[in-house]
Amino acid sequence: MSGTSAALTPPADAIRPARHPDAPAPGELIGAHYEHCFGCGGGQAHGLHLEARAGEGVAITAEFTVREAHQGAPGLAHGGVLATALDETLGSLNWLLRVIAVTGRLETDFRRPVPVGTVLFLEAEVTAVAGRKIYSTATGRIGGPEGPVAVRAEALFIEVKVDHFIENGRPEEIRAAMNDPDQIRRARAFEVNP
Ligand SMILES: CCCCCCCC(=O)SCCNC(=O)CCNC(=O)[C@H](O)C(C)(C)COP(=O)(O)OP(=O)(O)OC[C@H]1O[C@@H](n2cnc3c(N)ncnc32)[C@H](O)[C@@H]1OP(=O)(O)O
Repeated sequence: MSGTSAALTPPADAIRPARHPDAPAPGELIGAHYEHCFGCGGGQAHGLHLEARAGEGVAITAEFTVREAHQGAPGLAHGGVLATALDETLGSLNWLLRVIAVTGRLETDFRRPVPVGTVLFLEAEVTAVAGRKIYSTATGRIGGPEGPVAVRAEALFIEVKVDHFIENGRPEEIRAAMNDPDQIRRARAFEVNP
């Protein structure tokens, strides 16, 4: 049994999402947007190290392997970690729209337990856009990309300006990211279109 709240139903004037002409090609690895991101960064020892690839249209696929550090109950993935994997995959859709957006609302269904060692095969797509509001959906399957759905989510992302990060992030990390001599990494840390 699952249901979606009214807040995640696009308004009547919502439009179909458009893939940006400079979006990564289908099959292309998106790569971490920030080394210290808990979802995708290589610099987080216990992070998810989620790897996302551009799909067709405004869709993404991703894989996440559940490790011991991700347990909730013995031998099973923590639900919050699974929600993080969904959130990160949904966030990667930003690269196909080429807009900066943050999660406003994330509704999650947990359908099957996910044991440690499992590879979660994720898919996400943008379903509608209404002004700054981006509506999207994601599933996570186990046993293979066509396996049974273990988790799913509906989300609303809100487009923001880069100032959202600069004004709200802790100054130490903002400074470090802005002073990164690698221009691409510097831009990606704030999810700007490099
Ligand atoms: C590769 C990328 C990976 C990314 C990692 C995964 C993504 C993340 O985890 S991002 C981190 C988690 N998210 C956050 O920290 C966001 C915190 N929230 C905020 O900063 C603000 O609430 C923010 C920016 C979302 C919206 O604030 P603001 O810019 O003032 O806009 P606001 O006017 O409140 O809302 C804009 C519209 O969205 C709607 N809205 C905002 N939040 C919600 C919500 N939770 N539910 C429903 N609707 C919402 C508003 O009702 C409004 O709608 P309308 O235009 O029809 O009136």
